[in-house]
Amino acid sequence: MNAATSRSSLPGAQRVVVKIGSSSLTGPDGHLDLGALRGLVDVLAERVAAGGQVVLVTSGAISAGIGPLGLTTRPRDLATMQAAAMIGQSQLVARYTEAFAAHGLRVGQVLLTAEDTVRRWRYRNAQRSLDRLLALGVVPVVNENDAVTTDELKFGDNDRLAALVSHLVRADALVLLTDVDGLHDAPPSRPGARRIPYVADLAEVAGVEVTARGSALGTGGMVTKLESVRIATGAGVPAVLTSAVNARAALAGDDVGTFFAVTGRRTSARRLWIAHAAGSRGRLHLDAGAARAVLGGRASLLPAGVTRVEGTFDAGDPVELVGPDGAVLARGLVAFDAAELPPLLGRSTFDLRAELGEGYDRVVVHRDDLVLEGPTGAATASRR
Ligand SMILES: Nc1ncnc2c1ncn2[C@@H]1O[C@H](COP(=O)(O)OP(=O)(O)O)[C@@H](O)[C@H]1O
Ligand SMILES: N[C@@H](CCC(=O)OP(=O)(O)O)C(=O)O
Repeated sequence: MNAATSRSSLPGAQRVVVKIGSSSLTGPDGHLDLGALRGLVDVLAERVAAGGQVVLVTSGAISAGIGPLGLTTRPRDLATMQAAAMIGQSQLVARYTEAFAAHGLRVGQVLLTAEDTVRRWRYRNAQRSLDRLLALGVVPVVNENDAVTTDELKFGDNDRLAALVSHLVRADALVLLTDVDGLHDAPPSRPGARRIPYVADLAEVAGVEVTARGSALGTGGMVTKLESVRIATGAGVPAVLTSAVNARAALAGDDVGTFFAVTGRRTSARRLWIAHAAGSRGRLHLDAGAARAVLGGRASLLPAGVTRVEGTFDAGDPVELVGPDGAVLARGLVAFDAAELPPLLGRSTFDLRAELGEGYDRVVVHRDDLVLEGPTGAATASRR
């Protein structure tokens, strides 16, 4: 086994992304569980002291706002969720700052939105600032910017965000910490459910029953964790899924939780993020010729091959490319606003340039901004 296919890669992994879920950080009273938070920080600080770099992706903003707001359950409406997140996020970062300071370490808060991941300059910017933080010896503490995100354009779950961040920072491993010790062969509440220690390829566990509803505080249950694992391992980052109390053992490469071996090689960040980062803002319907050209993998999409446009999007937004039979063929970043496109459809770039001038002869989706839909719906399946 090479390093990325066995747990032996973990003790020496130089740069590790560790994600902790709300269920592991929040007590039954809806307040932060400081013991759990400090326990995790102790483990991460040890790693940094040993020369490693750690990026912490932490959930818990919304759940940590429940108690202070006088609520008893996780809010469901967007405005209250945002309010809870605003209260909870500042508490979270204050507590992490204190806990890491006890080890002589500084933290930097990084709040990302899905928009940061689909706009070229924004994700390059995120990459640069995270690299710089790490180079300065600071521990980035990452969460989704729940205070400003809306339902339409939201990661929604930090499992997927953590996988994208692990690719963004070129991590050597991703550790997902939750309230169960790994993937089980049935939901762990079921008597007799057993831990699966090693997964060489997610296809092996395709038949395992997993639920999307997790704990009362978490989001997405095991389903989003496996999506996260699919993104990470498919892009060359091995992953471990275990309970928060096993964080130290997991990083040491001990036999806890589930280890997921890499299945693919690192792809360009841009393509991975187009495929997985955000929901689409609209759809472009293609004629048969354009569908064939796009599926061939080397062509950009020209106005001549687009028959219809759905949705309201701006240039740079992610859209789905749909074939004549209605199947989604690819996702891509569109180069025009939705309102600009109708008069251009079906027209050759030569005509468009002659009639409308330079600027209107550009491609609708450049091939570098285009990711084909995988056989299992890989480009879009990660939306809940
Ligand atoms: N096959 C399975 N193996 C392990 N856990 C599972 C499985 N199916 C569902 N789960 C549930 O997933 C939950 C973890 O998800 P979640 O509550 O979203 O956690 P977090 O807050 O850590 O993100 C566990 O509490 C467990 O009940
Ligand atoms: N950004 C949200 C996290 C949502 C989420 O994914 O929660 P979890 O399933 O506990 O990882 C928060 O901080 O509350």
